[in-house]
Amino acid sequence: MYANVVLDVPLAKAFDYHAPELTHADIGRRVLVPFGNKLRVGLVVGVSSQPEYASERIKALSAVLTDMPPLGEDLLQLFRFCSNYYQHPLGQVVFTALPGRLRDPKPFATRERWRYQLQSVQALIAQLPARAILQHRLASLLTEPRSEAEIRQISPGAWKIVREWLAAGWVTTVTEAPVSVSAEAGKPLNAEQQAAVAEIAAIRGFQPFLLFGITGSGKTEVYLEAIANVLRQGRQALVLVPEINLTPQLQSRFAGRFPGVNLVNLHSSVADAERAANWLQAARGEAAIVLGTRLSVFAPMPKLGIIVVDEEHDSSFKQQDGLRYSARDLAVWRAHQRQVPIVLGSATPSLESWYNAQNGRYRRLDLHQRAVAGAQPPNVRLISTKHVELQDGLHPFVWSELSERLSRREQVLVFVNRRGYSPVLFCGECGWMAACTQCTARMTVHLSERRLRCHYCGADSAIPRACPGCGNADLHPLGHGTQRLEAALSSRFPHARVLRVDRDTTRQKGSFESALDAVHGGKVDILVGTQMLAKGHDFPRLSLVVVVNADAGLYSADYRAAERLYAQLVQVSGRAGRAQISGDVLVQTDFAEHPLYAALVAQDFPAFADFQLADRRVAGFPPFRHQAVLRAEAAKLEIAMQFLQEATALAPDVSGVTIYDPVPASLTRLAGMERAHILIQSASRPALQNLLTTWQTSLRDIKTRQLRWALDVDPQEF
Ligand SMILES: Nc1ncnc2c1ncn2[C@@H]1O[C@H](COP(=O)(O)OP(=O)(O)OP(=O)(O)O)[C@@H](O)[C@H]1O
Ligand SMILES: [Zn+2]
Repeated sequence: MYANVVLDVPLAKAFDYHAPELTHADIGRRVLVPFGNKLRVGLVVGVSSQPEYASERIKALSAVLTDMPPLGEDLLQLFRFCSNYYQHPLGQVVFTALPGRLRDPKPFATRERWRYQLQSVQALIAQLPARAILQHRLASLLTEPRSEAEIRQISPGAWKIVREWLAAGWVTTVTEAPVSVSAEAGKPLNAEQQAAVAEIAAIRGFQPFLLFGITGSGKTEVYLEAIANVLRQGRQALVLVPEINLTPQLQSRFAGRFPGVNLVNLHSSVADAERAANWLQAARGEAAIVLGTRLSVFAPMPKLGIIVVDEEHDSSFKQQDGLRYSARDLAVWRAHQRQVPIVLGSATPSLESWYNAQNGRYRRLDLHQRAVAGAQPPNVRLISTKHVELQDGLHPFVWSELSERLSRREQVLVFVNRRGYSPVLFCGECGWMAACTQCTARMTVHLSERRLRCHYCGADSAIPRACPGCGNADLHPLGHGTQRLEAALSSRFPHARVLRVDRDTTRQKGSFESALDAVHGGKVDILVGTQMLAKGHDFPRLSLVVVVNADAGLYSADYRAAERLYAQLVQVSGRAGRAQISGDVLVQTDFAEHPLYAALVAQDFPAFADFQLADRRVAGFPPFRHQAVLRAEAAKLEIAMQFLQEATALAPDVSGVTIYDPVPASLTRLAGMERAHILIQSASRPALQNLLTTWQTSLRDIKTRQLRWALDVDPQEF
């Protein structure tokens, strides 16, 4: 027999190894194989009696790893789909999906979570001598599934007896941990929530739902109830959340709703060994709920019953390097494959999902009201900054509102849109600005540490004493970052407790959590922060949100910028007035007449989505067209551009697909590399896929030195 094995190498093909003992039951197993001059971990994707190439050159397989059950056919199908769709070698898909620890040749030792139970109680008891007291005690214990630990508790010799019974076939192993879900633990749902839960529960088979609910409308409670229904049937639930949202708050809500249910986390900050152990629990069907970020879409779940994607519009579901997959889109594919319902939740759905709901592919479930009794949606007002002299970046009216809230002992949040709004060092004499030498980006001023930092590549240098251009010693930061606002707020309100939350203040592990605790504990009056604060948090005493410089997103070259800006503003507005205190949001802007702001003030996402979709239809952008981008980066822009020219010449001619000219990326230099790309667009997904598949093979043949390229299907950024 020959094993067809994929490896973590950038080659599209699989490799044959001689493996006389292997059977079809070994498909999906990890194996050790010689490759080059070392042993590597591979995955068996096929077993056959005929190798693809002449058999004398074929090496023998070194070992079969049996430390985990073979991956199921459904998962292998998912990998194949992912490899074809995202134009990425199958081996690299597999080894992106597996937890890091399982890519290691060392076998993975897990504390077994098997449970043991008697096959037939009567038959055994009939054979046991009456004086075998320990055996009798064990027999009655094992009428229910028991863990090794429970067995060992009985007596030191108990485990040995169970092992003998196991060998004799008296005892069997049971993998499932029993699941119990109490019926009453949840909150009483309001009518809209109940209707949503009922619609989801009525589905047998595949159905995508778009749960469209304003912030604070109780979407999470709907997920929890829908999941409870699935757990009661003994099935598993997969919950995907954006990177930033996997907060202790959310975890404890799940744990609180399902005490005694085995809930495991899968995301990159879980330590390697623990992640692999959690993954195996999912694979064995022991983990009832898998909660994780985008990677968990690949978790093996034999008893999958439902998938939930929270904040489905969030851009962190798309991986931006290596295997550039969208976990949300794969989740929908997987729900279809496994014939289970999927719930995509958001207050500001992606335009793709909104469009799918309009054309009937998804079913929309709406939550219009805030869930907490008496809580009202925030009142959003625009503060025009045109022809107004700002004081430390804030409008005089904003200053007076702030001081009023503080005198009422309410919390306020000053939200700074970081994108395009970091303070840069500027010389008023000659116009010099501190720029990163590695990127086409300005350095950001970090006053308290007296450093300049590039937010793209992390380059870091001291603030110069004088302007390198003209020698002027009077250099000023331009723009208002979080640090400058923090300083201005502290000096205006010396008695207020100001807390800044951004990437700098939360670098240390646990510091973000302790900041959140301080806010909840009422130890903070003024919060100053970036998008880290925008999502998912409940700040009950917060009554005012001030948004500073949101305008950058209005006129961006990126057609998705408006969608992102709107989502972010809704999220941050949603932090105000979640409980009994009513909430106000003040948005400072130079463009008070812009339709995006009109929709925001009216809290009318459907209106926003409709005009955006109309624009996209006219302009021929997604979801009306499908896109892919061929990206190239090299030390010199000419090298990248030249590769793209060559690539264009090799592109097959597929009707209905447009290939645009190579262009430098908007952020051309990043971390010392210069980047350019080609946009490929089509109204037909199959035509686009066809072209990419053929094109990719010829791209691999182009001789490239010191150049990296990648295809990005359904790109989110340009
Ligand atoms: N039926 C209900 N009765 C009372 N309180 C509820 C109910 N449903 C949810 N809540 C409470 O309302 C608040 C908001 O609910 P939840 O966090 O589920 O909303 P959400 O829509 O997920 O919010 P967001 O998207 O803004 O994070 C929470 O404090 C939650 O405990
Ligand atoms: Zn840089």
